[in-house]
Amino acid sequence: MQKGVNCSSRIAQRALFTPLKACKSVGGFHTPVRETEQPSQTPGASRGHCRGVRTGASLDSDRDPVLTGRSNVRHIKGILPVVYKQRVMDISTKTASEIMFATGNANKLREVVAILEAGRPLPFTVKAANLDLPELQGEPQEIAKEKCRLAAQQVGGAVMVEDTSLCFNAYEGLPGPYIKWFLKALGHEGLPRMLAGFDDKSAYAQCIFAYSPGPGAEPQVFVGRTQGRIVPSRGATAFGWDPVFQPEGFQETYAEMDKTVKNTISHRYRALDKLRDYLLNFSAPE
Ligand SMILES: O=c1[nH]c(=O)c2ncn([C@@H]3O[C@H](COP(=O)(O)OP(=O)(O)OP(=O)(O)O)[C@@H](O)[C@H]3O)c2[nH]1
Ligand SMILES: [Mg+2]
Repeated sequence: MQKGVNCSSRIAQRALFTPLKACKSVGGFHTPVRETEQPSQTPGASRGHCRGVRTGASLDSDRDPVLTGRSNVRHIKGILPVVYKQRVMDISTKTASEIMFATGNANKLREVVAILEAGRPLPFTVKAANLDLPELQGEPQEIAKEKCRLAAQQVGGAVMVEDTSLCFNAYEGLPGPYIKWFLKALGHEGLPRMLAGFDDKSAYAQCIFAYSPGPGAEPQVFVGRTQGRIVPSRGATAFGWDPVFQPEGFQETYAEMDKTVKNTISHRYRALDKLRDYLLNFSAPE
């Protein structure tokens, strides 16, 4: 078994119960609030756990001001010849041949668009739904599944979501799915400093896509991993922890390499390619 995947380990529990308590103290599950919107009513939210308190879109440099507007759905180009910056659509426009990609992260969306564009076309239209999905706590696959169930309820149809982890082997897989909060607290300088006392700087980036054909259906998960190591920050700081992750076999960090290269070796590419296979097989004529 891969080292460090199990986030229910004692280390993980010690590190993670603080945010859970913090959430309980504000009334259980915390649904994030966008600057431009009222607090969202996340179906099933009370069943969930919180892995942190996201207080607004302005905290997240991955958030695109366009994506945080009033409407929350738009086409992704590539699957259909529709450009990313094209018109914003209402969620009620979806049809049976559409899949919503639910995320609040504009950088993820850009990569998903690029990866889907570069590969075999899907017999579905994929649209982006800018949902403010809760930051859940638990095993990465369970987080992705529950995120997907919640998204399917909100969208009322076929949906895909993804959840990304950055796992330090010296920490038995942590920060894992909690990397968002570690990055916010420690920044690009602080993440490599976490490993200062360790010889083992190895890490892996993990992306888990979850797909559901609709509310009530059990989501399917697709895991993609890229091995690498944590290095002092190098390259553009536009996307998350890209500057501190150097994939195995490369001299550059994710942030330094060309996007077209990252999108052929990344954790996101590997997971999305599996989902693409699944969708193609699933929908292929007999
Ligand atoms: O350098 C990076 N390269 C990547 O390829 C990448 N993918 C995700 N991330 C960051 O890791 C956390 C995951 O948390 P996460 O999966 O919950 O995402 P999110 O909350 O931003 O969006 P979403 O949950 O609405 O989809 C967030 O801080 C993301 O910005 C990345 N950083
Ligand atoms: Mg998230």
